[in-house]
Amino acid sequence: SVKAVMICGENGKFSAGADIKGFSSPKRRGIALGPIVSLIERSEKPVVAAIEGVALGGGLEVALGCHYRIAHVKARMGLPEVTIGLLPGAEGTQRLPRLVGVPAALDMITTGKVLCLVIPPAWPKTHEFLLPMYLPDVDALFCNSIFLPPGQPLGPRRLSLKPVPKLPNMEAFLSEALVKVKKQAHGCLAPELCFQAVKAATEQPFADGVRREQELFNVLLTSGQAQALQYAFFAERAVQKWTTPSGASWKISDSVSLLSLGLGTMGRGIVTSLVKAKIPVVALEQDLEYLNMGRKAVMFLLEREAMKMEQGAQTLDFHNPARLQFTVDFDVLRDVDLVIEAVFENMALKKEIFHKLSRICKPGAFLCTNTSALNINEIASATSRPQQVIGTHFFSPAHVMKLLEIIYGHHTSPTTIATAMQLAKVLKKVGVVVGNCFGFAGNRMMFPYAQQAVFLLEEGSRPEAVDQVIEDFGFRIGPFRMSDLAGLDVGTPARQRHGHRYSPLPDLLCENGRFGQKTGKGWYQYEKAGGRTAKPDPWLHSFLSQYRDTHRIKTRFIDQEEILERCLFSLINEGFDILAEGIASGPEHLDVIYINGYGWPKHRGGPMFYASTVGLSRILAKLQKYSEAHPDVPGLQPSAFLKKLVAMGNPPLKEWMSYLSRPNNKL
Ligand SMILES: CC(C)(COP(=O)(O)OP(=O)(O)OC[C@H]1O[C@@H](n2cnc3c(N)ncnc32)[C@H](O)[C@@H]1OP(=O)(O)O)[C@@H](O)C(=O)NCCC(=O)NCCSC(=O)/C=C/CCCCCCCCCCCCC(=O)O
Repeated sequence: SVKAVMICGENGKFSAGADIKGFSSPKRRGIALGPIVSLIERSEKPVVAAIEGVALGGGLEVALGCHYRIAHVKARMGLPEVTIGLLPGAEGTQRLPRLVGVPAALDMITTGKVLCLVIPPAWPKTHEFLLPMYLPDVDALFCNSIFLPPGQPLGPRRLSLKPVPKLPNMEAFLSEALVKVKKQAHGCLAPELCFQAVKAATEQPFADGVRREQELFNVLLTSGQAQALQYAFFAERAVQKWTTPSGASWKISDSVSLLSLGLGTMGRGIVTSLVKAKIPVVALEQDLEYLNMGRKAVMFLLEREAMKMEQGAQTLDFHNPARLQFTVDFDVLRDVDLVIEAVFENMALKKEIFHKLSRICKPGAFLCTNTSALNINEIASATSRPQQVIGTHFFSPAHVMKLLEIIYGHHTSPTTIATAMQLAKVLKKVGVVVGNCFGFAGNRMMFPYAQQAVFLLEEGSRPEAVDQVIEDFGFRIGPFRMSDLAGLDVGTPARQRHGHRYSPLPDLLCENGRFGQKTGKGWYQYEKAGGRTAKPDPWLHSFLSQYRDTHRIKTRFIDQEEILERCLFSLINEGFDILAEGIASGPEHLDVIYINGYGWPKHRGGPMFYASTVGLSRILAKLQKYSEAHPDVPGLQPSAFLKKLVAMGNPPLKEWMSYLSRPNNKL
């Protein structure tokens, strides 16, 4: 008596796909969703997927096995398996190209993008893939009347029986697409294997394509990269759940007003991200000239952001003074609930400003300082309310980068920390709470990495060799290309001394007018000042050999393994010290910081996860070897915490913090 079957989800969601935790559980291995999808498709009764909320991964693959799909206007659909190191392994790589064509399917499957519906006004009522409607209206009657005229055969509705739509230039299209996929993958396997699976759909019958999909899926499942990406998925969510022991909270609502002080590069990005998050913001500068320059730059950024959005400027509403105001009048400070100061990295200037803020702002106002290394306690000491002072380290460009490092000082109150976390959330950033020390967590780990890179040049390597190794590992940009991009005159840590070996190379380059891209010369040469294409520079090579001669350093060949290990293991080593000092609450926090703020390749799971995959004993042995060979080089002496973990038999990452005898955060 059943006429048709409708599959829907509960609580406004169709399905987020397979339980990601299941992929690493031995119990789940061998259970396949594909045969279930096939079974649905073979059904003699029409099956309709009614999609509301999300239909992702295995969830969307179930919908692809149905004979009809209808969707709520606000539905979001995608095959995000690639982002967790897999491919759509329930026959999705074979059905989707048959439904939407190869270009659209390749784009969805290799990027994992999640699509919202953009519904043209004249959308036909019964579209092949999507139909705007409200789910309460979906009932058997609806299914019968719209989709199922009596006697209509189901054969043409079964995607597996359809041919993949042909392209006149399929071969050329696929080779171009492969080049693009490889370029964007930075060493991550999943996008290329997703590509191979879709390609199989264009070359083989459905059943053979499914077999190929399974082979490729199994390669990914056991690749290690899938594990790293799935670890990163859960780490990101866990870190954002960090709460203060007192459970303090604060809400940022429409009635809350924020003020951003300083309209330099960081201030402009911060204002832009506040406007994007629809938070009313006042932008304050100390004089009209800087204000006007800043206003122009912010408006330019906002116009560009608006163009990327569906309803553009209307949605951002940034011409509305209730949303965004520019002023030089410090009196506006009296009414705001939260201030983000983003002036130059200069302690005296910051203290002067915080003294002023503390005098003018209302008693309840929170005072955030955007700094990448300065001491939060010292800044707070200039105020009469150190409990309301907190560090908010934005990453440049602030309206693009996802990380917000949140630094609490000695006196910062739990409510202030909760407020900064809430700020990260409304800005759609990943907020990570860390303790106060020079460089906090992220930059402090970056210092030894950058130092090693320069020492390697002194000893015989070249910028292009070091960058190549780091980029092959998966970073988007190596340390020297990064230094040229940021500018060599922007404080590099390699110039610290503290009684250890110090390399003057960055200073010497600056003395030669080589500040990086902006002067057309740095560690590389560029086509012109401001140019972007880095070319190895014979001048630099001969400068390096003269430098070695002057300092009687014997040039030696440095292999790729040593480059990688000295740069990365010294960074990881610092991470262990940071954990031991209670600056970060756990290894996941450092991993999330590195993935979201420093371009660490996600498929390597973050530096601490990577350390756990390499093996702590190996990292310790290598650090010992390098520190013995270079006793004067800082950053290579193994951390006591690393040694302890190795002595305790290499426990898994999630147990590391239990080996610390004192509480792991200072709250
Ligand atoms: C968009 C989201 C879904 C939601 O985003 P948001 O609202 O911002 O909330 P979050 O904080 O992100 O998430 C809330 C909590 O939910 C957890 N979560 C979310 N998705 C998953 C998931 N897929 N698996 C496990 N947990 C998930 C998240 O961790 C949060 O938890 P907590 O509060 O922190 O504790 C967004 O979350 C999102 O994008 N999620 C990821 C979606 C995704 O990647 N989907 C693809 C998954 S892979 C897949 O589907 C592959 C399928 C092909 C192979 C299938 C083979 C599997 C075998 C199936 C067997 C079937 C037979 C059954 C037999 C049996 O059961 O025994």
